Amino acid sequence: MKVGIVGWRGMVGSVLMQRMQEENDFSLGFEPVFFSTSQAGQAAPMGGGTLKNADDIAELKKLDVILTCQGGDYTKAVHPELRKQGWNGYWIDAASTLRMEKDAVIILDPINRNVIDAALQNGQKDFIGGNCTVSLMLMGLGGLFRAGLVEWMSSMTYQAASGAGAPNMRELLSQMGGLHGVVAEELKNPGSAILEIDKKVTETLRNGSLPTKEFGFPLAGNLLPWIDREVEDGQSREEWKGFSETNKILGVATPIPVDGICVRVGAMRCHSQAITIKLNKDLPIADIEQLIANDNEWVKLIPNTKADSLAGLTPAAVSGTLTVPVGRVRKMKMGPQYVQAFTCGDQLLWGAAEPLRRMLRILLEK
Ligand SMILES: NC(=O)C1=CN([C@@H]2O[C@H](COP(=O)(O)OP(=O)(O)OC[C@H]3O[C@@H](n4cnc5c(N)ncnc54)[C@H](OP(=O)(O)O)[C@@H]3O)[C@@H](O)[C@H]2O)C=CC1
Ligand SMILES: N[C@@H](CC(=O)OP(=O)(O)O)C(=O)O
Repeated sequence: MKVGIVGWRGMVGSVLMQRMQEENDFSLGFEPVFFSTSQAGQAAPMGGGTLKNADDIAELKKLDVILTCQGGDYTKAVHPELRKQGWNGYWIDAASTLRMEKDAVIILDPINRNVIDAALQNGQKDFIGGNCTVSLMLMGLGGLFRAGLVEWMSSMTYQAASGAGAPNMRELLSQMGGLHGVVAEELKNPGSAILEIDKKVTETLRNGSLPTKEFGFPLAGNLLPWIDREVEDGQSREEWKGFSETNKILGVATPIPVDGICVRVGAMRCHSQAITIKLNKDLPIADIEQLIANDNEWVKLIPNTKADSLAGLTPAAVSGTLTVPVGRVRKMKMGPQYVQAFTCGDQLLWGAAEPLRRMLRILLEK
């Protein structure tokens, strides 16, 4: 098999490459061909010859599989042209462009391997990674969906800067530095007045002096209660994906309501979510915990104690790992069928690169 890899040097692509090397995917007997939209002719990684032009349809048509993390604009430009010219290979993609297309499958194999296998049987060729927030929620709470227990779910998110892109991560850190800078002298003096410090910080958040080219607003010392563009019903597009993608991934006949508010916070690369679930029956909390904990090898149930939650259920604990902790699980005051949970996960791993890497493996092992 000839596998074209596009977008390998971007942030998601670099995580993908790192994971493929860690898991020895390159020794599975396929021929990798590396592409770039801007560096064609330069050296490819891993001694893979020279980079080919990622816009060269004739070159792309020679491939059995194209795996792309190049972004939605690339997908929009290249995928229809390839299909129009009769290319019948597998397209594996991180971008959202094709997700809701009828013939595309949203891939998250620990949760929907049955949907993926059925699509392969059916001759489908477009396999698209899901939205990071949705994928991480399902990796954590897949056990409750699999058991058919979820009547509805509300997810209130705390999404990291990385979801907006690498320049946004840099901007967040620059803003943090900027805020620190305006009060650095006062902070050296333990006797300085905290309200004076706060006043200077608030002025700085408002006076336009912090870098905001990427986010449009300060994120450091702040939060942004809107992600992506406005869609219908007062929802953001990120919130809209919660319902539409969750149900497509699960392949359920009757859609399960999923809704909530998506918020950007000053974390680097882990998205967190506070979840409210209405179960369709009253189940003891121990059974609920077992269903969550036993669903897949990456989910980790965190006991609902202060010490365990603060040690294991945070972006700082999870960043750079495939573990998806779920904690704060308890029955809510609303009634015995209402359960709360909190989950956190690395949005560049399960949220972006990992499902793509695993889909390639599924194809190679077919
Ligand atoms: N960021 C995220 O959290 C998620 C992103 N995605 C999808 O993945 C796509 C790619 O995202 P992301 O990886 O963040 O994008 P990046 O901006 O990091 O990389 C995209 C491309 O930019 C080009 N590029 C230009 N300058 C540089 C540079 N200095 N370093 C590295 N690459 C550079 C590269 O292409 P070239 O070699 O052709 O110049 C690269 O493949 C998104 O558009 C989205 O569709 C999906 C889920 C989550
Ligand atoms: N929109 C997500 C990141 C992302 O890339 O999502 P999607 O793959 O659905 O476009 C965020 O901002 O955190």
